[in-house]
Amino acid sequence: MFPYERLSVRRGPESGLPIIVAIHSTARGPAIGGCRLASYPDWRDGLADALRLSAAMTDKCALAGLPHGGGKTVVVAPPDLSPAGRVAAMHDVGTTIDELGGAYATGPDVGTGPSDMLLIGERTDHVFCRPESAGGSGDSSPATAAGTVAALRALCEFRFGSPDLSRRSFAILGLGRVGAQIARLLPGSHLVVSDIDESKRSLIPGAEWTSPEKCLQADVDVLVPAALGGVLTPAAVPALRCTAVAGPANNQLDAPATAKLLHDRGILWAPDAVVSAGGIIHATAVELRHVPPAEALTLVEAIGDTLGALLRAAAKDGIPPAEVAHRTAANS
Ligand SMILES: NC(=O)c1ccc[n+]([C@@H]2O[C@H](COP(=O)([O-])OP(=O)(O)OC[C@H]3O[C@@H](n4cnc5c(N)ncnc54)[C@H](O)[C@@H]3O)[C@@H](O)[C@H]2O)c1
Repeated sequence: MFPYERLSVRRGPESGLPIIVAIHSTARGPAIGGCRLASYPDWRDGLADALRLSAAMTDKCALAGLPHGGGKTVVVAPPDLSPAGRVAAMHDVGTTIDELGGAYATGPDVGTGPSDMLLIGERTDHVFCRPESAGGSGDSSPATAAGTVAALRALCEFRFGSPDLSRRSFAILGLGRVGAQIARLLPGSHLVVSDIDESKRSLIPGAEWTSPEKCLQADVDVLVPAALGGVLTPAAVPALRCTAVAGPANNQLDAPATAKLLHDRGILWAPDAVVSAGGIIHATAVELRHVPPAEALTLVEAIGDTLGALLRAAAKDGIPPAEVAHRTAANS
């Protein structure tokens, strides 16, 4: 069976770029999921990304208890996209989403931010995280970082017997909008950090800078993937030296079976669908249900309770947390 409800792949009429919108499910409610603007070797790689990421969004919404399904937008862009090309691409995204009649709304993802949402909003109302000055809830990354830190507390309490993060060491792979904020929310912890962008080297004073490869293999309590997905592979798992993995990057596993490899090595992996939900929990609460931002932050911090319950259920059954997450998402 074709597992997606709807797939739109078109050459953007204004930008000429491939504009891909995948709706995985609207069974729980309208689909939501960010807009990724990235370069790919081939547009089909962007399509594969949109399909995988939209399915992951369905799990993410279900695990967070949100009345939404999963969707995703991918714009396949050249690395040297001009400012005018970007405006045209965002307008194409807005037009494409508007034609879906409310079945899907987008927000920021890798390569896009609130100013892009403003451009999308010139063509459709189905967009989250426009700047606060334009009536949106603004950048989603602070809430995603706060949710990740709540998850790290729950994970450390479960694994090390204390939620006190200042007693732990972390390797943060990716110092983008989310990764840098996570690092700043971990004062006192021993931090190893990395990014492919060398200009991030001095971003976190006091942290130990290393290469992405060494960061992945750092001898720390917790590895925090905060760059792109697919970092946990059958080749990477044997070289890991961390005790646990929990981070905001979407789709960290190259394939579902890699969760079992981590489990067999005794490395506790917190499913990214739970850890990374802070941004959508916050944006949907503030923009759709008009929850005051401070209250929305309490909802984001409940990610810790969700993850703690999931880790305990997995331990009780002796199975990887990913299996419990998948089962829970499928049954909700
Ligand atoms: N922004 C959000 O609210 C949000 C919400 C949920 C999930 N996520 C996920 O979290 C991750 C980070 O998101 P972001 O908004 O911070 O993106 P971002 O684009 O701001 O940051 C990504 C960072 O990763 C770095 N990077 C890319 N490839 C790398 C590699 N191979 N090794 C090391 N560093 C690398 C980039 O240079 C950049 O600094 C993504 O996977 C995203 O899908 C983000």
